Amino acid sequence: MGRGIAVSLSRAGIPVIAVETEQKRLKAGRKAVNSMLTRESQKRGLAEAHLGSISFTLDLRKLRDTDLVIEAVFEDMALKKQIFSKLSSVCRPDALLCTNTSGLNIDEIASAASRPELVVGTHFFAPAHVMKLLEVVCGPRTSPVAVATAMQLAKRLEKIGVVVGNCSGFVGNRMMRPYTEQAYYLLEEGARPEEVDLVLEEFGFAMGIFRVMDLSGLDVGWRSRKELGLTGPKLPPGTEARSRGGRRYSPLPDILCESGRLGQKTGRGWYLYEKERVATPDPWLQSFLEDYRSRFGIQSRRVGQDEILERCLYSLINEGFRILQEGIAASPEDIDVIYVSGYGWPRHRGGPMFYAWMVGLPKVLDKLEHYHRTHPDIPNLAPSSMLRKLVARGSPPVHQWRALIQQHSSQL
Ligand SMILES: CCCCCCCC(=O)CC(=O)SCCNC(=O)CCNC(=O)[C@H](O)C(C)(C)COP(=O)(O)OP(=O)(O)OC[C@H]1O[C@@H](n2cnc3c(N)ncnc32)[C@H](O)[C@@H]1OP(=O)(O)O
Ligand SMILES: NC(=O)C1=CN([C@@H]2O[C@H](COP(=O)(O)OP(=O)(O)OC[C@H]3O[C@@H](n4cnc5c(N)ncnc54)[C@H](O)[C@@H]3O)[C@@H](O)[C@H]2O)C=CC1
Repeated sequence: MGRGIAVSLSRAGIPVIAVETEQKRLKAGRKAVNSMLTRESQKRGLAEAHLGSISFTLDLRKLRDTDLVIEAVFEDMALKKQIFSKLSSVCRPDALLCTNTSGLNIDEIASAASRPELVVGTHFFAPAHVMKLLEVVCGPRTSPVAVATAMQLAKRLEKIGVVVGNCSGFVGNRMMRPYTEQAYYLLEEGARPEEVDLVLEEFGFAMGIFRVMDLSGLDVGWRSRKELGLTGPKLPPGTEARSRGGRRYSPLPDILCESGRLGQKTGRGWYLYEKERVATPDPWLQSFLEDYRSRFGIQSRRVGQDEILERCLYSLINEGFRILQEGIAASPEDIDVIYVSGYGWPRHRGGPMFYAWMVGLPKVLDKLEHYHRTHPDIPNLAPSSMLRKLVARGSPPVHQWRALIQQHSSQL
């Protein structure tokens, strides 16, 4: 992500100092950034003079005069805290310290800084130089000046800034979690990644969810599941493979990561990438899924297209209602903008919350009730109370939902 962020900044004429830990990574990063910038200037006809200069270094102290830092290291809380503590001693006292975490607690990261009021989440979306969204994540101690500066940065980068509250995954990725989980369960039950993706792409998504995961890198989610103790060394010995705290869990993405399949970056993930970005179905995965199902005694079945679409989308939408209920997003329109500009949601369908209203909230509620009855061990399929409330009030149009939601706030 650091590479795409550096390109976005440079394109806006902002000079950048890119910091890495190892010479080898620094060299690879420099090469990738330079080739992105060359393409960029050819495509947009930008003269090099209009690009902000980018220098590359292994020395964090070079950041001492910068106005703003965007941290994009591995998704690991201890590492992020260590970086924010170092940045506090290196950077000017008025420098804004931003984190590109995809879901960690902004306030905990800020606690490691000497100026928590100047710590703000600037969550970019892959590919970072292409996707238009910037989630600006506001912790309980983030100052209005920090939020306003991050929103101004979004504008300068020609991105769409949306201010969101602080909770695990914020808005976009929090909604993506139940969606990806449904996608894994569909594979367990008999579907193939390309079948799920085809249904989502026919709905209008720029990419199906398995292609998106391969693009982002499966290791990001894996690191965050390890942080949460769902897999890895923190998992208590003897934990059942397909259950966590009485809830259904799919270890499929963990198994892929353990075997080095991290997506596009390693040439294999849910798909095979023989040509850099061309996803082809992988026969290995097909036989792996068959072995997995027989190991756990799962009777494979043909999963219909309607079921694929409803389970993926309605679980995502249901989480959107919870987010509104808790005041993590300021409005349903904010959620819709996040999905259209950050996740390739089909523009003509208006965004997930508007789509739910178009489908009919009573239908969404009925379907969620049905799927929750069929899968009682998946608690996030239980319809949210906000959805129930809206249906009880006759499903008012989206612009009237604001009256029923909590004021925008941080929940951590
Ligand atoms: C459970 C939680 C786990 C969380 C994990 C962490 C994730 C996060 O925190 C948040 C995220 O980032 S989630 C991912 C969000 N991104 C998406 O959903 C992408 C959806 N795809 C798209 O919008 C278009 O297909 C896309 C824009 C990619 C391509 O569109 P087109 O095909 O119309 O455009 P092109 O003209 O061919 O390309 C435009 C630029 O995009 C580059 N590109 C295309 N495919 C790519 C790919 N597969 N991988 C990387 N870059 C890609 C393409 O090179 C071009 O860039 P430039 O050549 O530099 O202009
Ligand atoms: N991959 C994605 O789609 C997205 C990732 N993010 C977030 O961005 C961050 C980075 O993720 P990716 O770019 O996917 O990971 P990555 O593994 O591709 O890159 C992380 C980079 O951080 C560098 N690094 C590690 N420790 C460092 C240190 N102490 N100082 C300087 N550099 C250091 C590594 O050498 C590596 O190049 C994570 O917090 C992730 O959650 C956010 C949005 C989307």
